[in-house]
Amino acid sequence: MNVNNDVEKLLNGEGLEVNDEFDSAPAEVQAVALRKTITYIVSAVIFNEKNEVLMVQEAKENCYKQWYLPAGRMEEGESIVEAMRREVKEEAGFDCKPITLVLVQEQGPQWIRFVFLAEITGGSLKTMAEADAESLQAQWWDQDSPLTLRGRDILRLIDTALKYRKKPWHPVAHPIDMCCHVVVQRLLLTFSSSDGVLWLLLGNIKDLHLPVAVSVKTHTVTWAANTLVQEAMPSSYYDLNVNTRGILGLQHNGRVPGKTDGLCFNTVVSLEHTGEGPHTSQPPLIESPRFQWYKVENPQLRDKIQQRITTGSFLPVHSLY
Ligand SMILES: C[C@@](O)(CCOP(=O)(O)OP(=O)(O)O)CC(=O)O
Ligand SMILES: [Mg+2]
Repeated sequence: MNVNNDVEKLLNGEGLEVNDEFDSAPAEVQAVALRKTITYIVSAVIFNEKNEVLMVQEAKENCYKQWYLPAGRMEEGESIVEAMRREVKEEAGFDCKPITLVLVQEQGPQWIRFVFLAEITGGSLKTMAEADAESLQAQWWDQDSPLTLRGRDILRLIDTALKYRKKPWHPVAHPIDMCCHVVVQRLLLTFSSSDGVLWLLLGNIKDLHLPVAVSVKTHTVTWAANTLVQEAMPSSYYDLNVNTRGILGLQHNGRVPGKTDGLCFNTVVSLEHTGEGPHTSQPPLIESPRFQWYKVENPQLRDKIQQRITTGSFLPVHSLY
């Protein structure tokens, strides 16, 4: 394994195969099964030329006639983009294509929402005459006129998409079609010492690799990085900030229900000492034979990683509680 090549791939939004060996996972890691042990939600923010956002009126009994973004639960065998396009077509009448993912949200390790900024490629606005179980109708909303919303949670999604549309702050991100059977993070876990040296945490099972943190029942995705750091450097853990900066890429296939329903977030996490003093010039002591620090000697690669962290140029991942 060539560390620099793998890091370059992640920085370019490419994927890496997920090893069978996990750096931090219970002995028996179960494959996730869509709609049984994991729920994926897709949602699309679509604007028209007047900056109005596409909304759908719900037909479900528990939110009847309330308005929401086109959204819904992924179905078995779908890719993330196929699910998003299906929900927009069913609920709003339009064909669309993704421009980019703009936000990933998680609520515990068993609910993850993928939010796209998308654009129309065909079809027509669903009218009341076409009302069915998927939705009553769709309309363009100027975000000022009163609308009874199914949930105010979508305001943050619309705001994020609007901000990205005005000033993109991360590269366009599309799901990478690669198989995974569990929900994991491939970590680009960095430590910048006070003398400007950049270190990466590597797993060293079989061969050197960027570590994989598995999200298990009790931990959210973002918490998985904490559990890995706790395992690698327990004595320093409480003197460190484990800062999940965001996603470089998201790997999912979904074609084989029960076997490829998992996903891998390629995530940048930075470690910072909470205190000060001479110890901050060195990375925290590794206390597990499964990990080691890797010094980034290549100045271009070091600067590329540090620049992404400084500018926050990542697809955001938010944990909802
Ligand atoms: C975040 C959601 O509101 C997403 C929308 O889910 P729907 O209830 O619309 O699902 P479908 O029937 O598949 O369209 C649900 C939730 O998990 O809170
Ligand atoms: Mg829906």
